[in-house]
Amino acid sequence: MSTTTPLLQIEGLDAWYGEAQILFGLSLQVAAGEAVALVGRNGAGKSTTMKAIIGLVRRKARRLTLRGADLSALPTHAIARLGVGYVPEDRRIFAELTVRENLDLGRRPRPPGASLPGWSMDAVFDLFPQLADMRARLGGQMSGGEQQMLAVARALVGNPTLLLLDEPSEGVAPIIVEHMTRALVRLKAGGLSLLISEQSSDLCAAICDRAYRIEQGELRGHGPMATLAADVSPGAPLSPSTAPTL
Ligand SMILES: Nc1ncnc2c1ncn2[C@@H]1O[C@H](COP(=O)(O)OP(=O)(O)OP(=O)(O)O)[C@@H](O)[C@H]1O
Repeated sequence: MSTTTPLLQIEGLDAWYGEAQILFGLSLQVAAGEAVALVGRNGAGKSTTMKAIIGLVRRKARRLTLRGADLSALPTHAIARLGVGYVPEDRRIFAELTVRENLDLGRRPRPPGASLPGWSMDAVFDLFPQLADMRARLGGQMSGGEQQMLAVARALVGNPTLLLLDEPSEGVAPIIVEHMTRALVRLKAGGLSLLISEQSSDLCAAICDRAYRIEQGELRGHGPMATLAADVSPGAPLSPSTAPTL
């Protein structure tokens, strides 16, 4: 890969649930080490974009590549093996398993050619000390915010190069949002690339360099996070600096 090739490159992405088309020609990029936000109101298509990247919905794109490798024909597990981690909106924590067992299920070898160091259990517990104190607790006995930290930790032990986070602060207590924000700042500083979907831009404003705004399955703007955060109200007109240029 040339040093100028973005880590994740998407051009002309369409996606469907059954016969219903949800995404229309979306184009976006995430560079290595960059944190990028997907903003937009409820139902805009943010979750579907993440599912399309990881191969959980039917999709078609002119280009859908990770480090130049085509993802479009690969199944989800192969995309994960190439280094894409995914934390879904509903977290999918196993209620009957302990924190430690949930983490064990997420373990995956480092992807081929990975430049980031691998994650040990100690490293994730250092990042989320709250989880270290509850490693024997059942997933079903955790609060929504604790489950969210566990979901991020479980994605990390899969050793991703790019982490997709779907609404990480939704339904989470403010104190946990603070922990999560600090953890994500550390992850970014460590070189992990992040694509974060959020309806509200508070968490993203603290972490993300750039943002894309989606409305009704279409890209309606992109630019520096500060610009989009100020312009994120639904239906707000786009300034020329935030108009799509991809
Ligand atoms: N499994 C599904 N089957 C059919 N339509 C779906 C399904 N999931 C989502 N949709 C529809 O796709 C559109 C985009 O939804 P999506 O979940 O991607 O939006 P979002 O921007 O992530 O919003 P939210 O914050 O509500 O998750 C919405 O119209 C939604 O109703």
